[in-house]
Amino acid sequence: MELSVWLLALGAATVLLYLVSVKPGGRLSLPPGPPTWPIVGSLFYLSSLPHRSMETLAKKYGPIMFMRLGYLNHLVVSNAGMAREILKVHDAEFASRPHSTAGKYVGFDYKDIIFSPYGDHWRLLRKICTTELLTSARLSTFKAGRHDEVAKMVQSITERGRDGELVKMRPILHMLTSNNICRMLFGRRREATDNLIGSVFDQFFDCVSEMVETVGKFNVGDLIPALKPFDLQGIEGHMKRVSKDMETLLARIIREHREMRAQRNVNAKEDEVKLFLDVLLDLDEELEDKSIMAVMVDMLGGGTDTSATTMEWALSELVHHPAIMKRVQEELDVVVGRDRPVREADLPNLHYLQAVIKENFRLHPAVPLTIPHVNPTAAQLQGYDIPANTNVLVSIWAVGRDPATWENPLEFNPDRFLNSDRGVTGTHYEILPFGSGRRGCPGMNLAQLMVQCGLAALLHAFDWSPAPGIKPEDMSMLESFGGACPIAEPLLVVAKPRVSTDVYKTSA
Ligand code: HEM
Repeated sequence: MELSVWLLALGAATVLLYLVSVKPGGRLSLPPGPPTWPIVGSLFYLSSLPHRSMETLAKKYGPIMFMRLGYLNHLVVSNAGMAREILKVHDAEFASRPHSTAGKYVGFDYKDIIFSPYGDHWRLLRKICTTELLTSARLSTFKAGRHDEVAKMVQSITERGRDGELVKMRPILHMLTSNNICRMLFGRRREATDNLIGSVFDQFFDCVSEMVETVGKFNVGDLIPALKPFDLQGIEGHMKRVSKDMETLLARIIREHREMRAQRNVNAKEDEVKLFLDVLLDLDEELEDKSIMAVMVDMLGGGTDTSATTMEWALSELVHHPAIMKRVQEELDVVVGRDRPVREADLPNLHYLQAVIKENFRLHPAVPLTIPHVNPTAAQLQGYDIPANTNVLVSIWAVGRDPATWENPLEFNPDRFLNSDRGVTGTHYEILPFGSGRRGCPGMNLAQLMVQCGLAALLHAFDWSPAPGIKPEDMSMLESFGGACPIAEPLLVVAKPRVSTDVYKTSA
């Protein structure tokens, strides 16, 4: 049932209790926030785009806002100063994660990184990520694979866009990011058919996408425990089913990989690129299979939709602003020329492209509200009491659009980054697409490589225009919520080649 329908029904039942509306904190000095109703709290104030509703509420109640959603206390922070308080000054106090249906099923009972509470297990996984899996050195061993994937993407667009056919970009971009991550995890492409597990990957990715979609939603069963058994939105049932399917598939992938390793050991080569799965299996004394599975799901779920959505938004903005697109292409012509493909080594020289990507992250963060943080013990913030176990959301969305920081915040204007040292890696709290601090995104370097190189090649290889009959300025730039906050109307475009087809040739 639609969230709004059952909320209305519940509202009718609770209206009688309005007169006894409770003040959530008793004598505590809580930050300001919208009125709280019995049972539902302030859920009525959230639309189908909760990040926008919260931004509007923050304009009224301020950058540190307290709201009860169902029975759970929530703190929403909406400007750079408050984001810094949570993610830097009080980072350790707010570094845990709340219990949630997603943590139970998507995180394989909190065995993953994303949903794991702050503690030894999370520390171990995070260390594996930052010192083994996602280091610059490890990422550079997969560079040739990333170049190959970009070339394959260009070829696929050339084929699909022949004779001016419209190209739907979302599945293509999703294929790029998932192929990249699959190559690093398992050493094979998502699209590969000539391998042991073949078609299993497609089922697997259907599961990943479904999971990402449900994780982004507010699950009423988590907010109002009395309603949990009814699973009114069907989220819990769905997650349970998908998680079971994924476990079966991942168990098979791990088993087959172990068998391959056993054979490979006979004539192992020292210089072989070490896959993420090999790194994880080498640690199997420290990590049980469930944790290995959970980490793989985090990488696929956390890294594919987010990066693909970011590229779809950036390309949409450039089709919407043809003069900006032309400027990026002029830069590419100077730095790369038209006789060879874009390489990752070119990226540091593509200053205007970098500015475009930062501006895109500012306006269209793939994760508009951080994954909820939680404080296991009561805390004090700016003179306010924050009760223990409050879900804390940093509104990455509102921070990036704060008029106190950004001039004309709704305007897409990459120039604002040209002579500025503001970056997106979490040290400048005015723009936080990857969060910051202990729980900041460990995949940020990989995401930047995929997004920057992918977008550079798209603009180098093609001229882009909207579907015939649609003017660039008439394109809808609204988003939808859930998962990675994509553009609501998937990008459908004309791609006209601007380099010879030989330039992005691949080995296979
Ligand atoms: C454009 C792409 C991406 C964006 C915008 C993004 C954004 C984020 C954000 C905002 C968070 C939450 C920060 C918080 O809760 O405070 C996060 C967490 C995380 N991301 Fe990413 N991410 C991206 C790509 C990736 C990639 C490529 C990977 C791995 C391959 C990845 C893995 C993770 C993991 C494991 C966490 C959980 C960290 C923890 O809880 O300790 N992400 N990401």
